[in-house]
Amino acid sequence: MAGLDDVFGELFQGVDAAILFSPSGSYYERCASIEDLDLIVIGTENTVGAETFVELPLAFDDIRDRIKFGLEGAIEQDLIEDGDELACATSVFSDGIDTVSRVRADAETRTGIYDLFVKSRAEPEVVKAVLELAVELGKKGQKGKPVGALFVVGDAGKVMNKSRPLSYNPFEKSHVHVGDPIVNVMLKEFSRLDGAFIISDAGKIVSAYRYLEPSAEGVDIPKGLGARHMAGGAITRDTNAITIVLSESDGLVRAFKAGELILEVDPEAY
Ligand SMILES: Nc1ncnc2c1ncn2[C@@H]1O[C@H](COP(=O)(O)OP(=O)(O)OP(=O)(O)O)[C@@H](O)[C@H]1O
Ligand SMILES: [Mn+2]
Repeated sequence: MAGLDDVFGELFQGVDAAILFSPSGSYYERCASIEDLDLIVIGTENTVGAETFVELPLAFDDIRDRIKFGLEGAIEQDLIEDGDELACATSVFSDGIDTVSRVRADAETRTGIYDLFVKSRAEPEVVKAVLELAVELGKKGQKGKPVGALFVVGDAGKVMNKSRPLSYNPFEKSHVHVGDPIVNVMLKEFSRLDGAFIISDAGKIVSAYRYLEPSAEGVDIPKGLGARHMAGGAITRDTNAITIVLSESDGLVRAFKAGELILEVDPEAY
């Protein structure tokens, strides 16, 4: 007579690798002791000291995003390849791992999120800090009201050349960096103001209040998005910057690189 093991067991029969999303230490140890198993850990931090690890920029509440972006990172790092069958173990309803999904790696549905972090001019930590800031700002708004914001990250010299000041730059003579708690408070305060924030590769706030003037010719951003997103998308084609845009009207955070929309997340999900 067949048991549930036989039926659910098919989920991980003949897989090329097992992928654990943010496992606990003991869970990881148990899997690591299985012979001949290719094991990959994916998460925002390698808390279990896994040998093979892929870093996620965000925890991704949506399980499909989590797996999709995680597998994309694993493909980029040559840990898995197109067509590999994978048992992805993750938590959905609890803190511990409670779900296994069988997924086939698909190199074609590449979103470019790995390029955003790893292959940008700006340091990955800087991109991550700005993304977190935008998500936080989107969640809380400014004194309870929704706010929009546009952060241009990296290649600041060129970005400055393709923009002009809307008002005096409050960061003119300062040497402050993103990720600094006090700076995050300042950036949130200034997000009420018009224009864009310009941030250097290393995370220095170069300017606030910048009006971007990229050439928008041929830039293809989703219909319905306005001037902030158009300028935010276009400047990434004219320069090697990436942009992170918080929409005041739909509340989503989007990232652009090389003129393309790469990432769209709902801050409420984090
Ligand atoms: N070229 C630009 N450079 C910098 N900031 C801009 C630019 N164009 C618009 N903005 C900023 O974006 C704000 C919102 O503009 P708009 O509503 O057209 O954009 P949007 O893409 O619809 O964004 P949202 O979804 O937040 O409404 C403006 O008030 C301005 O502060
Ligand atoms: Mn608008």
